[in-house]
Amino acid sequence: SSTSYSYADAPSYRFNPFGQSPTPSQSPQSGSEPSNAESKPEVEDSKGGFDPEALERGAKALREINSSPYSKQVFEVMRKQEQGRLTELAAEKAHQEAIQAQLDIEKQRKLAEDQMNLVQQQAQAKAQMLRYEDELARKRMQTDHEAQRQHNAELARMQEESLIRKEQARRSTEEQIQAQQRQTEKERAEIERETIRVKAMAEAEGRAHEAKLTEDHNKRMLVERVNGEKEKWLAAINTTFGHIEGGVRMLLTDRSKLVMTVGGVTALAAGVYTTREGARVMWGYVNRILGQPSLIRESSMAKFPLSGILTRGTQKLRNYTSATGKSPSTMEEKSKFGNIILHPSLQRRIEHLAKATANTKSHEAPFRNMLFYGPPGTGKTLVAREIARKSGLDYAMMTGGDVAPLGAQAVTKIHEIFDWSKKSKRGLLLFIDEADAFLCERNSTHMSEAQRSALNALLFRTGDQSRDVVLVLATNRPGDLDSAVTDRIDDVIEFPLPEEDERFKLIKLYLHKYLHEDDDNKESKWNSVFKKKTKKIVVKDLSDDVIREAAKKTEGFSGREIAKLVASVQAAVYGRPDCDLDSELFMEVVDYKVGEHHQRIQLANA
Ligand SMILES: Nc1ncnc2c1ncn2[C@@H]1O[C@H](COP(=O)(O)OP(=O)(O)OP(=O)(O)O)[C@@H](O)[C@H]1O
Repeated sequence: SSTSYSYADAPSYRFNPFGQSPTPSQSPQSGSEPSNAESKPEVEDSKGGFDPEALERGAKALREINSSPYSKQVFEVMRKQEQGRLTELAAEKAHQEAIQAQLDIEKQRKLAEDQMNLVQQQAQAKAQMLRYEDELARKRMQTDHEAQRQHNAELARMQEESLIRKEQARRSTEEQIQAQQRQTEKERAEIERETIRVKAMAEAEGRAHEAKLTEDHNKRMLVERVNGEKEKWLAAINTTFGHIEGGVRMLLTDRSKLVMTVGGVTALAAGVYTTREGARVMWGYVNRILGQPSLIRESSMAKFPLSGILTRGTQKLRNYTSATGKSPSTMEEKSKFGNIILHPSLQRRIEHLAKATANTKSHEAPFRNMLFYGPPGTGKTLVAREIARKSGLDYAMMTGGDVAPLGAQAVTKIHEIFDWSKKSKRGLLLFIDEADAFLCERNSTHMSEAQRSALNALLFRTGDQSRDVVLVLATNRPGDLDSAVTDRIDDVIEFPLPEEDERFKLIKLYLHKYLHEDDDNKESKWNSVFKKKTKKIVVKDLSDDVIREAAKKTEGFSGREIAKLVASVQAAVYGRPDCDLDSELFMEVVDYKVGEHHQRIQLANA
């Protein structure tokens, strides 16, 4: 069975589709042939790569196989071997592919990681960039903010400087205006004085001329009359002288009669002269002791004691009748500053001051001096009078403008006022209107020596707190007052221009006063004296709305201007034949007055 061919012995040939030399699988049982065949190819390779022996052996083996009864099995084995090898190759390939896929995945993962790293780095770089930009923006903003702040501070500083400059310019302009006004007033006063002097001279000349003419005429008449009567008189004189001659002769002859006649005539002349001069001196003395100082323009105190008793009696009687005869509402109104319209807060303050002044007197404490200031016509004088009335004090009013013309006498007159004030048992409210006219700064160049002395006299008399005199000063220019004067003031009260509500009340008050009260008074007077009926003013459709509109339009009007406006309304009504007042006429007058008011302001500002 050396010819039998087992699968293990069969030479293993691998299928080689590319024509490469087959590599027979070596087995330890394959004998020496394969080993020879193995060593030979190396020789053959060195000869040119072709080994014909192997081919021969292969052919021989094929022949043997073909001739073998197991050829089929051999081929089957070979096919299976080939299939196994192919499967191995496929497995190998799949393995390689799996490895490749693994490598690919690894590569992809690495790539993704790299990308992720890159993205992270980019994000970090971006974040860093953003942070940097943010930092830069913040720094820029801080710089801008600082610059803006400096700019604002610079602006504020410039505005402040500009305001200061403006204020200085305003002050200097005001001072110039005031100086000009003073100059103008002085010039006007001089012109007025000159005009009065010229007028007086002209009048005197006229009067002299007239007197001369009259005198000439009279002279002529007299001469004629004298000539006419001369004869008559001559005759009478002759007769009289005849009698006198007789009498004188009798006197001269009788000595005692002569002495008596001369003595009687002398005594008569001396009596007449003494009586006249004595009466003059006495009157001056009485007036000085008892009378009212000449600087006082208005006072509740009577000029002489007797008339004071009479006035007080009449006043008491009037109060009694008013208290018993009048309705409670009228009395209530009186106690509430009925005819003075003020802002409620100001009214409360005034009432409080009046009460405090009254209580001060009853407790015999020193009085408090007051300063009222505000635009003209806002009720300062009215309120001062009302405070005196309410507090139960006497009241005296003087005006600062009266002091300067007194010259050197001013000091005496000021002292006279304070001496006279002591006569009041109730205490005196001394109201000095236009106080700035004589109580202005002492170092003012426009102040005369006499005025300065008068101011010093007043300061001397008001140096201590007084139990007799309440000093109430009113001025439109409180800034002009001397600091020593303002130092003596305890309460400073501003009287502003009335607001819309107050204007409304003022218009109503004066409408009532001028259109109704006046009418009633006139009616009764006419009726009682002439028994004649006058036409009454009839008010038609003058509603509160119309009055309110007028109050709105009269912004900037003082109380005095409103009073005058209503007086103009009254005049306009009297200009009508029917004496009817309707809203149309009323608004017409209001518009006209408002225009006039604005014109006046423009003129004052020009
Ligand atoms: N508050 C007011 N209520 C009622 N009437 C007023 C008021 N204010 C002014 N008047 C009217 O104006 C007139 C002038 O008022 P008053 O003399 O009190 O003003 P003033 O402030 O003293 O003015 P001036 O500063 O010019 O002396 C008064 O007679 C009155 O008719």
